[in-house]
Amino acid sequence: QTITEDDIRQATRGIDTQAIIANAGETRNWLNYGLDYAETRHSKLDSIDTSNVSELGLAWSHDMQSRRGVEATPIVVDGIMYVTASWSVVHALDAVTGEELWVYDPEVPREYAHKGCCDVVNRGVALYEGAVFVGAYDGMLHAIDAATGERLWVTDTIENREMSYTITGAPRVIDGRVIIGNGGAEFGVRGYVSAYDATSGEMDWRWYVVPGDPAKPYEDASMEAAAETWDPSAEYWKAGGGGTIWDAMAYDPDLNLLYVGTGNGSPWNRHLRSPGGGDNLYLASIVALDPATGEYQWHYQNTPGDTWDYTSTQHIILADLTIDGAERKVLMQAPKNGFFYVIDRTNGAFISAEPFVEVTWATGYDENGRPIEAEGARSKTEPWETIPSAYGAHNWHPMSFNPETGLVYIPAQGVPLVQSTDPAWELNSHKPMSTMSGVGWNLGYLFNAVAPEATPFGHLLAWDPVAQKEVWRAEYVSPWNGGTLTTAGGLVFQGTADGRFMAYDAATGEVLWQTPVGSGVVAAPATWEHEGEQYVTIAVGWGGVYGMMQRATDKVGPGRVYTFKVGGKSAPPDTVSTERLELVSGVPYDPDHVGDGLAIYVSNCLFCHGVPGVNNGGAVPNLGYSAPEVLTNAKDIVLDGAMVQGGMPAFADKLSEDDLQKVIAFVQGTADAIRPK
Ligand SMILES: O=C(O)c1cc(C(=O)O)c2c(n1)C(=O)C(=O)c1cc(C(=O)O)[nH]c1-2
Ligand SMILES: [Ca+2]
Repeated sequence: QTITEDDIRQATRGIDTQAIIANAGETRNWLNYGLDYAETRHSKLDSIDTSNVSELGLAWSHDMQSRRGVEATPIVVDGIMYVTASWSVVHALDAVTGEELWVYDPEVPREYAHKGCCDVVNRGVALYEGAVFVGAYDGMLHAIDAATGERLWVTDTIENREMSYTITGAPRVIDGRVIIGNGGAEFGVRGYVSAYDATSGEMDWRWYVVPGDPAKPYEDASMEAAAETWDPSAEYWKAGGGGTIWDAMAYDPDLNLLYVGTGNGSPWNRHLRSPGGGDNLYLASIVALDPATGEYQWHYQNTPGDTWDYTSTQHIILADLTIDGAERKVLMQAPKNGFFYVIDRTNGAFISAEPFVEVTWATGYDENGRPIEAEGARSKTEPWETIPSAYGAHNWHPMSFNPETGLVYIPAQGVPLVQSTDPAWELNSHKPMSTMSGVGWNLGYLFNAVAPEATPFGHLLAWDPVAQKEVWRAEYVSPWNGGTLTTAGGLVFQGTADGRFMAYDAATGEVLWQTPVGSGVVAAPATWEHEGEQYVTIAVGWGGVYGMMQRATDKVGPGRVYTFKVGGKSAPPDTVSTERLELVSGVPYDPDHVGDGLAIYVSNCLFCHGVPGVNNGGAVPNLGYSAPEVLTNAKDIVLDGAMVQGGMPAFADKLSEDDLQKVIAFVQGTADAIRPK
């Protein structure tokens, strides 16, 4: 039986703030990115539980025709599902059968790919009063009729198109306002979060994260206060200062506070951004705003004066915990920097912070909530292996909190990296030989100067936020595993980098069920109920910043949505191709060009394609495994843009044919050097 437009109108028209709050009581639907406004990702559904989860089977799967990373959590209401693929394409599906109801493509120009740091991803939509909202990768915010898939309005969230702003995060809607931030702090932007009227698309308010040019009036008192914490001598406003709000938000309706997580500075390196030091407010912070006006209420800065890309944009969960005998309204976060934070969400007061992975940049936090930094963590002259690295001890992959076990389920990881100050850094220099210049990155750091000592890891961590300690863990073969979901059935669900979908006993970590899903998973699952039956859905599609260049399985399938139920088919169809890893050989090159080629490669290619023949390729091919023809015909692709549709920009304005020959020499030379004799 097909769902009609009238059915959809019926189901979606009444979804407003009160309905989202009411749904939190029973969680039959999945109405908000993190399920409820508290972003717990804890479902109260319990018909799938520890006793029958082993009987889960496939209800349906749906191919989204997507080849890059899929990071979306689906929104589900009364058996209707809205999910996004790469390039911010929205799919409306019959949630019970997987049948496609409509597709909405915001038509992001494919050459926009290199304006973002971390793959052409999107984390999902918001649903409100019959409309679906998607923030597209090119910074356009679209409102779509939930019933027909037709555009209602579109608005540009980007105030300065000279800078590389994007959107990757899911909007939230509170009392008729669609709230969305932006990405782009690797390139140099000024971060902000904006609210738009859900009906008209008009902007209601905008709050900036960092101060602008001090020669101009401050937008509000929070900017005036923040400016005191920056050294203006390096003219930080020219690179924008950073602090993008590219993912986490949460909302407490009782306190009427919107919580946002803010990102790293532009450039990353504080020696270059604010040479005299300073906390550089409100980078790497949790900030509480009035959701009606955008007015600043308070902040807690996890990483004062961030220099390591220790964003605090990671998932924020609101919960009520008993701490030292007292009931506390807290918010919890496990940001990139490796500490797990419990903060009083009424006023931002620090409660506790303890490391949930090995950490070397700080030895702990003092009672005022300031980190005690380790000696050398900000070295200006020496290469420094920061642990965690810029990939984060936990990145955007959502965690979840189960009030019954009292545990937070964190996709924890380590991706080793050594960084050192770039002595030649100039703002957006766009010179072929300067670091990150070809793609306009503004980090102020060099990488790979020294091999890291740490080893990569990924595990699912069950963390007690009151005792601030690990309770159990599940080890994985690789970093970059999916987000988590926990349920009243005593379960934790998670997809893995090596292409499995897992169910664990939430109390003990025992594996109760698993199934292959044909591709590495980075997104988080959702669960929902329709006509008395509970379903679990996961969107797969390998990618994101780590997944662009490295993969943990040879199975790299298309972006696909899988839905499971008790008594479904035994296993998903394994329709996935297996790629071979064969080093490129036989392409002629001048060995004297390898050194120059390395510099050009690092500036222009490395952050998507990885190290040839060392990384193994992910959502973006590793050039070390190219077919020889790809290198010999590289001019079409690299300079003339033959593969723009896949997200490979044309570099004709940045690289000459001579530069390209050097890059080819580096790729073939590296493959020859590492080939086993
Ligand atoms: O500073 C920023 O503006 C910004 C934006 C984004 C993004 O929008 O995806 C990421 C990051 N930073 C980042 O540091 C990061 O590790 C990251 C990973 C991912 C991803 O989707 O896999 N995005 C981002
Ligand atoms: Ca960043």
